[in-house]
Amino acid sequence: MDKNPRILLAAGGTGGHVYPAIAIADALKKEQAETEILFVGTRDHMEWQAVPKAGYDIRNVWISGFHRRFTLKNLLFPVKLMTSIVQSLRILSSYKPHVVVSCGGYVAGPVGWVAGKKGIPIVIQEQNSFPGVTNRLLAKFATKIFTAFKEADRYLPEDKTEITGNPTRATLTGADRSKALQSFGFDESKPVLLVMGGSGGAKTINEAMKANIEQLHNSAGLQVIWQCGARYYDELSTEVNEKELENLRLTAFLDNMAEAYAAADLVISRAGASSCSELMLTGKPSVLVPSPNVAGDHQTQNAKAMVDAGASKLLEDTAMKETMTELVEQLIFDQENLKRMNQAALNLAKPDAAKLIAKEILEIAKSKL
Ligand SMILES: CC(=O)N[C@H]1[C@@H](OP(=O)(O)OP(=O)(O)OC[C@H]2O[C@@H](n3ccc(=O)[nH]c3=O)[C@H](O)[C@@H]2O)O[C@H](CO)[C@@H](O)[C@@H]1O
Repeated sequence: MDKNPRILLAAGGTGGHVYPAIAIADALKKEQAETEILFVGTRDHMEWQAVPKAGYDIRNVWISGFHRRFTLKNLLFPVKLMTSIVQSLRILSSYKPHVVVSCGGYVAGPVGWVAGKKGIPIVIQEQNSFPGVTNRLLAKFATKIFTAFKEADRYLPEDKTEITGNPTRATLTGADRSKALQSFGFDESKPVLLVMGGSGGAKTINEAMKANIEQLHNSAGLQVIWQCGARYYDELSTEVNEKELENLRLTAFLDNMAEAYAAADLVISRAGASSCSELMLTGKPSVLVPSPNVAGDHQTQNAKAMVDAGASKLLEDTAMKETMTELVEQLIFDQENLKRMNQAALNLAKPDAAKLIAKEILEIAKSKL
């Protein structure tokens, strides 16, 4: 008989799927240190770096998404799918997990499907108000589904679903503000604006920033952390560095999110599910710019609760370039309002989400030991 629970986590593609899975893994270890954990992801996506960095092993499955528009890449899809199913079968047969956890992303599809066919309990964690296609397909196999938004429940079997909020990494809170400012080479006298485009960066946010950065930096006197995404970094850094803005930190990706949040007085962000949950957790006043290019317009839904509660302002993608400087100046120098937004964000936070989910996963695993 097995002594230790073995949990397999499948999550891939973007930070929005991978970081909640890492948060669950950390919480599982915290609840029961001897829990064994393995991740499944794809070699060419960010999980391949992020998961080992967090201290966990990861195995590769070759899947990728099916493109809705016509492209020759789709010809490979059936081959990739079959290969992924064989790879998933091998991983599940050798690792023998007691529970498989899907945090979404294409990679969770074949792994979850094979687990379902083998009768291995499946737990789903769905981050968004409009569930992703993989989690919707896997829902019928699931023992339990954890969501963050009540709107998601409409698309999922009600009897299995529980709203816990999104699991967030415990390491994101508690960083010291002075040390954080120092780590960016900033001083205490000027406000800090953090701009994030989600784990991959956002083209229109970058374009709006390019048009507004001199005004924000020189006229408003702000210190700015601008996370632009790996695919935009080379071009932007050449263009922006020529402007010689000494209090601008342009970066492809922030490995030190805890410090970035601690340093920031105001955050401009895409409304990806984890970004929203982290803004609540850290109590950061924010301007949310939902991506217009996501399924079911789910980022606008993600943003809604925060905007309604007064934690965030909504800024439309198309209006950003013209209006952002005025809005930022209005918000960042108004201490009283920042405090109100901070409290409103904290009131929405669900800091125990990862712990609650981990406890239930371990309960399900226990019945299989
Ligand atoms: C364009 C797109 O399809 N976006 C989706 C993707 O967003 P995306 O991958 O951007 O995900 P989220 O906004 O949910 O989370 C981003 C995560 O990456 C981390 N981070 C981000 C930037 C950085 O420099 N460093 C860093 O560590 C954040 O701390 C956070 O943990 O998945 C989300 C969750 O399913 C969805 O809600 C989004 O709609």
